[in-house]
Amino acid sequence: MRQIFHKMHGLGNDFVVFDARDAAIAITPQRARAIADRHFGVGCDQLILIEPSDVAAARMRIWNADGGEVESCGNATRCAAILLGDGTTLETMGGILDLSVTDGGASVDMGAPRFDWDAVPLAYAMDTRALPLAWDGVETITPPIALSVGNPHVILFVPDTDALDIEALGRPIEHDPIFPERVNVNFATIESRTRIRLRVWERGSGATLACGTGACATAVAAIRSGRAESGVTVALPGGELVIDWQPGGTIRMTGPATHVFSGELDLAAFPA
Ligand SMILES: N[C@@H](CCC[C@H](N)C(=O)O)C(=O)O
Repeated sequence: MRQIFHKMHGLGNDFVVFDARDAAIAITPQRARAIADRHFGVGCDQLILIEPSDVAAARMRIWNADGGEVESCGNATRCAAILLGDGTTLETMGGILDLSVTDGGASVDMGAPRFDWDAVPLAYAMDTRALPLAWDGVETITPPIALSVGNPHVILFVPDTDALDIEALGRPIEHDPIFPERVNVNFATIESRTRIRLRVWERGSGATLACGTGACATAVAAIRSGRAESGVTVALPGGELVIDWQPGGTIRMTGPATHVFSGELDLAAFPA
């Protein structure tokens, strides 16, 4: 059962992308995990399946490297834009997104952020603008902030994100029972009103070179709390994204997307 796939990335956050618009492709959590394995599979942070949709030009499904299916992926959305073409829409579990192709990448309307505790979700009611929580080893300049951009995020504004060992800090926060669906953990440093440095520990994939939804969530948290303004550049280890958001509106994310190569794999070699 030979199957064509595309290896793509957004700022080094890498994907194995299957286009199943013409013929169905069976992806299970076990199969996604096996293909994502960097030693025994193809290797990627997320596996992406593009399928037909009744409500948009296509539907995108996303599996993390651990095999968990999730709602949203900003970097993969830009990759889908360059595959599908300019001016299309994409159905995701996180909402229906508008895609535009730009020179070298894409600009995407990622929808409106949600701030209610049960939309993140958190385990019980609390003010998501200032969580009464702290984790060992992370000194923050403000209380942690939680929000959903289709998927769950916590944002920790820290004095210097590059000084942190996020490999050690990320996992316990991701798995804290306060986040019943686990969480993507953003370690952010505000450099100016228009520039934020960010490193992300992703739920189900660990530390990645970039997280598009993390950049959106962090920019929204910074703008909403008066620390940054719309049009903010978010600098991640893999490169930069520009995030536009006005309170009450939807989030626009603009940045690169790259098709690296197309290949063929034997799907039957991976557990169904
Ligand atoms: N890399 C992504 C986010 C992928 C999903 C995330 N790990 C989750 O579990 O919600 C991005 O670019 O947004």
